[in-house]
Amino acid sequence: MGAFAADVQRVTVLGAGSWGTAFAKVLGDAGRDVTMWARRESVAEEIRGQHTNSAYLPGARLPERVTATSDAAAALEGAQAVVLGVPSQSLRANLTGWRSLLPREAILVSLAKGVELGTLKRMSEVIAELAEVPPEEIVVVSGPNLAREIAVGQPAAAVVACAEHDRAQAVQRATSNQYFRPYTNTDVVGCELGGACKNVIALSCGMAAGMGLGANTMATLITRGLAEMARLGAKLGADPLTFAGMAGLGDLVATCSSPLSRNRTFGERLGRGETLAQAQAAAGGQVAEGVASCSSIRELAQRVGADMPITEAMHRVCHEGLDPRQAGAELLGRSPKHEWR
Ligand SMILES: NC(=O)c1ccc[n+]([C@@H]2O[C@H](COP(=O)([O-])OP(=O)(O)OC[C@H]3O[C@@H](n4cnc5c(N)ncnc54)[C@H](O)[C@@H]3O)[C@@H](O)[C@H]2O)c1
Ligand SMILES: O=P(O)(O)OC[C@H](O)CO
Repeated sequence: MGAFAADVQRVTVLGAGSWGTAFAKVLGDAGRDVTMWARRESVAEEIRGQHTNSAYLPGARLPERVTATSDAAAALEGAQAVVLGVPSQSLRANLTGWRSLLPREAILVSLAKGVELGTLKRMSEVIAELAEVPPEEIVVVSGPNLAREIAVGQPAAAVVACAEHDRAQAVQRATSNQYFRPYTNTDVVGCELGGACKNVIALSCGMAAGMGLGANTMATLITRGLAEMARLGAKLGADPLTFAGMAGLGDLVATCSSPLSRNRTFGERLGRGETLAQAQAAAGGQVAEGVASCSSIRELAQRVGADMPITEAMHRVCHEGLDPRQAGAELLGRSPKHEWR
């Protein structure tokens, strides 16, 4: 029997945004006792008192066993698992404030999908560094999990990845319920790269949609996006099969095709001719992670020698002012090549 044969019962979710809140509901509906940390006391108070989070998930009702506080120390006391549900580029700053409060034996779980600007670290690497624990102990949850669908109990699957399989299984048990089906995986690198890269590909699909392009273009971007993320994964030691799973193809299809995706929506605005500033203003504080990750993933790809033309194009559109139409023309104008070599 593994070290985590016993069930995780008390879970803390740090971050009461869209996914942190929906994930707390998943845990609560799986019979776990959940305390959320919210940055704003008003959000914590609403979750405690009314079991709703109208700012992030209007229409969703949280189970009675989910409560919230804006006091991180109180939220973390006695936690057997700590779920990090803040955006990827702010994870380091947030965790720096929380690291001394983390219960020593708690399983650390990452929900964030991104690659850190500057360090080019995956989120589990950032967590391991700040929490001073081996990276093999960090658990990553990824997959086609649009928060608004999960929050109203629509069926979905996910992947729970950890190098130490018994930790992944403990989180799998803690999140399995009648509408959420998590699979385990030990390929953390592949799962994290899939989650980060699909945001960038969703930007490109949104741009195509904004330009009025149809299903063939979407399928092309999804398929070639999958090819380039798998190339990056191969250079970084990921299992190629992971990209055919929930954290790869699964999340690509959901994010690239759903109007609920912030990344796709952001890209759509750029494709319709809005500037980056206009698209950012329209997002109203919601983070499209692909806008930062296209730069960090591009840099990571350059470092390891992986060809990622769609990611390169998204970086140039988002940060160098390249017109989305010109980006499309340049992608189509690349020299002819074999599909895989
Ligand atoms: N929303 C989804 O459907 C979804 C699904 C799966 C994974 N994710 C991933 O989960 C992570 C969190 O996403 P989310 O959708 O919950 O984000 P969100 O913007 O809805 O919420 C972010 C939360 O983090 C808090 N926060 C703390 N410091 C912050 C800072 N400096 N800047 C911004 N917010 C800060 C906010 O107060 C809020 O509670 C992201 O990495 C995202 O890619 C999101
Ligand atoms: O809204 P997005 O684009 O950040 O995507 C949300 C999730 O990652 C989908 O799985």
